Amino acid sequence: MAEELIRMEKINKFYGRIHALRDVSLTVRTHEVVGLLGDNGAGKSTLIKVLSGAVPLTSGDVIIKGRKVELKSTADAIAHGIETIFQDSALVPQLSIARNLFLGREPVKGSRFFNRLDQAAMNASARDLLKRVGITKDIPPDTAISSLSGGERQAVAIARAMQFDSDLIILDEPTNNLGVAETQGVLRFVREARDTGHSCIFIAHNIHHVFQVVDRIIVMRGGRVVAEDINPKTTTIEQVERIITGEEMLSAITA
Ligand SMILES: Nc1ncnc2c1ncn2[C@@H]1O[C@H](COP(=O)(O)OP(=O)(O)OP(=O)(O)O)[C@@H](O)[C@H]1O
Repeated sequence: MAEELIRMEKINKFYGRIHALRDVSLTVRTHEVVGLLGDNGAGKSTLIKVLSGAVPLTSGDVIIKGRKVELKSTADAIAHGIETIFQDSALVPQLSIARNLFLGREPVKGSRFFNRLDQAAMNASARDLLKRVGITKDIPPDTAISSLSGGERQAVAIARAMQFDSDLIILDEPTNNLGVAETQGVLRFVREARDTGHSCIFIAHNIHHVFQVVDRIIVMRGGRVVAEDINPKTTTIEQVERIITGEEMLSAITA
């Protein structure tokens, strides 16, 4: 069995009086893609925001590779190997692919006082990365993000997460608003991420996309994890839909 990468223990999150996460405990192992499902308001985004350091938890523990950590900012999460690709994926449309890949972490050359961006190094790494995430079309790294398709943008966002060798890549609705071919591209990148040693948490409203790519499904409802070990190979989409809505209890389905 793969090792435990991240464990969340009894996480609670209040937004004022709203109890968004209720004693949430879950584990993500190394080299696994976990699908996180739940209806609107179930708490998925809040959970992801806690794990990516974007919102503070109210109580509970986050344990990464056996050590308890505090995630006070997204920089903390990144330092602990957690990279999140949000729905809007936070790319800067006016900047080039290469600049977006290195945003805030650009390689520089020259002396301490006269350093400037190492454009050639960025372009060379960008070419490699684009190939790694399956963009075989020859797109020059200095192409602006604004001229890419939705799927290509997601690919760039994923490439950014992969290049820093994050242990965990969180994808929040990566296939939203994408066409069929672009969606297949994103799913391929997720498989590639796992094959190159990363773990992923994949959130999508489209349960069919989730089923195509995940090793395990976690379902949330009303701020709680109601199923943590659903095996997509032995469970039907209809059964998972019934767990999401609360019509079917977990006890009937085990991994
Ligand atoms: N910033 C906030 N302030 C107050 N309440 C919030 C805030 N963000 C989320 N909530 C509430 O917390 C609960 C969980 O919301 P969350 O966005 O985590 O659910 P979700 O499962 O991601 O839903 P969706 O699929 O619609 O994005 C909801 O009741 C929501 O209204």
